[in-house]
Amino acid sequence: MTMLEQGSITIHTENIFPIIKQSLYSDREIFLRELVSNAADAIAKLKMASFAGELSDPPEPEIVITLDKEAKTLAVADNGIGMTAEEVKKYINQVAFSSAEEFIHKYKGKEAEQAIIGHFGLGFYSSFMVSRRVEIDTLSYKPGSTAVNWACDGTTAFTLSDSERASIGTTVTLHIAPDNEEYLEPSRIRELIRKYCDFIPVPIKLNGEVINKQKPLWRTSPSELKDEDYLEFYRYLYPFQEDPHFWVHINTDYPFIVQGILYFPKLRPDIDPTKGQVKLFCNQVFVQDNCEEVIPKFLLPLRGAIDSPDIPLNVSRSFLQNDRTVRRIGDHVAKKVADRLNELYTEDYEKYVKVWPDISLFMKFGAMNSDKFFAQIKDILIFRLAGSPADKPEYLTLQSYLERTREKQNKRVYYATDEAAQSAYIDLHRSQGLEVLMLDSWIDSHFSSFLEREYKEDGIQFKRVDSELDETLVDKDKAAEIVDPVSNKTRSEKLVDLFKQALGKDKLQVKAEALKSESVPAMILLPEALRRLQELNAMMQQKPLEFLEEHTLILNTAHPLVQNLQALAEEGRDPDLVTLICNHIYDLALITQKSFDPASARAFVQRSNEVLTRLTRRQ
Ligand SMILES: Nc1ncnc2c1ncn2[C@@H]1O[C@H](COP(=O)(O)OP(=O)(O)OP(=O)(O)O)[C@@H](O)[C@H]1O
Repeated sequence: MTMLEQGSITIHTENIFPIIKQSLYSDREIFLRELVSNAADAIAKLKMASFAGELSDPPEPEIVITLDKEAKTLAVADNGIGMTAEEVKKYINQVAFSSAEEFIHKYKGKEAEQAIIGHFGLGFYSSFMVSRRVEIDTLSYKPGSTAVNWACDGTTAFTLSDSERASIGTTVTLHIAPDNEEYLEPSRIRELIRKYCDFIPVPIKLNGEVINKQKPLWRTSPSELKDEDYLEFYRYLYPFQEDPHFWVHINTDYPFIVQGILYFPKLRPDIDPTKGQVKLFCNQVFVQDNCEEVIPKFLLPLRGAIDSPDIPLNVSRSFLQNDRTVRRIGDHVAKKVADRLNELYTEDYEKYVKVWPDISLFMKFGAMNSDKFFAQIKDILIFRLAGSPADKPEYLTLQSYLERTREKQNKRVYYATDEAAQSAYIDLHRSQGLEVLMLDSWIDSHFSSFLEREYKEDGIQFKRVDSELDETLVDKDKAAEIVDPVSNKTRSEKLVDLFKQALGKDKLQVKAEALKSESVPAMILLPEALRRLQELNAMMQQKPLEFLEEHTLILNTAHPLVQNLQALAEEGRDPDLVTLICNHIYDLALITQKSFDPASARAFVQRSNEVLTRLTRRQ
């Protein structure tokens, strides 16, 4: 081989290699993505040249990776456009090196891993992260070109000489550095190709076998695809997972290009909606998972892929976050998702209702995170009606709830958080024609406050069924209000006194009301605002929720037990039994609201036995 030229790369930072090696240590593997993308670009360029008539009979495109464990080399060969000696000097010595230098200047001193997404922009240069020496053998498609060999051992010196390469294209050979021998393992290379280059539309071969899928489904026109194609693609991306509910195919090319498929997976209600699963691609090359700067955070529980060449990737994250095009792409993707949800709601309501438990968390989270998204989906947010059968639940939108109950409920939205525990309250409301909505997921306490703020002007208020008694739920019990001339007190007041004395709790409020239902002798009310505040505090301090001391005991004067008890008290025969029963009625009301601590549970059981013993005693 005759040496053509020896030279020195003009860069202004000495020893930039160690800096880059150091700062990108954890992500060295991206070198392969860079080399394969360059190879694919070179193949695309050759195709363009042949379209333009510059070359007849272009070869069948392919990228071949060759591993040689003995020689410790990894070679990436393409049959693309190739480079002339002049082009090598220009593109490799100048472009590649100066962009690496620029990278170092930009990010020196900063946390480089934080600085750029997927380290785009480093290009060919990233090969030095894993190599002690890099060689390029290339032959340009241009008529009359000769093949050249470029070699560099990671200093600023390079050599340029003749090459034996006979066919058009480029081979980049990495002489792998000692602690990087993992990149000589076929399994590791397969893994990396699958991760980064699976959808590059050129066959990538290793040991004679094609190891990439090539066809990204999102590039196919939606009209050509069947449900089974989407499902198969999902199973490929997320193996061993349940099939998704539905999906949205995004295929936009103006004013920016963004393509992709987002799937709505079967979400468990306890899933953390901030953990992302959406893969970001740029021209079919994988960039990263969970790209929060590009895909709005609330869309992250979805799965699938978004591909856009219009996202500037060789910039810092904060730049990306503030970039207008990126924001518009994010908004656009969110709008497509909202459109798909609206379409499902209007065209297949039955399915919408069926998947609602799985998508509701995502939608509520999205509504609270983005005003735009909220505006797009607010009319399709639905709430299950308490009391509707579990196998055929009935749902209402907020609007339809309010319209249906306009006269009776006066913009109040009654809700329950636990259908079983609050059943007495729910039944009381329903028996008087007041509908109750279920808000029973962890996000709902925030979500109801959010809706109150959003609908502030309409004066909509959310009231849990146990927060106060609507006047439609109580009868005006005239008899109870007659003043007894001896004590100067009404019957209600006397009943309240009786309980206050028997229970001896200062903070407890006691009220006597004639409820329009005889189902329970007493119930506990928790003031809405205080209860919410307490829930918030418990959440912020990550403490278990304590039972609110400032609660009210409502005694139902329409219930025979309360009436009998009052008569018994007036007889004055057995004041102990009266006290016992007062405590028992209170505990029975409490039991649906909180779990007892061991001491109260023991007292409750003891008292129950005592009451039963007395009842069965022969006079
Ligand atoms: N396999 C190849 N065949 C032909 N030309 C190549 C090949 N690899 C690199 N080049 C040339 O070298 C240039 C520099 O490559 P490098 O990977 O550093 O940067 P880039 O591809 O331009 O940008 P980036 O990789 O950062 O997106 C390329 O633009 C291309 O002209």
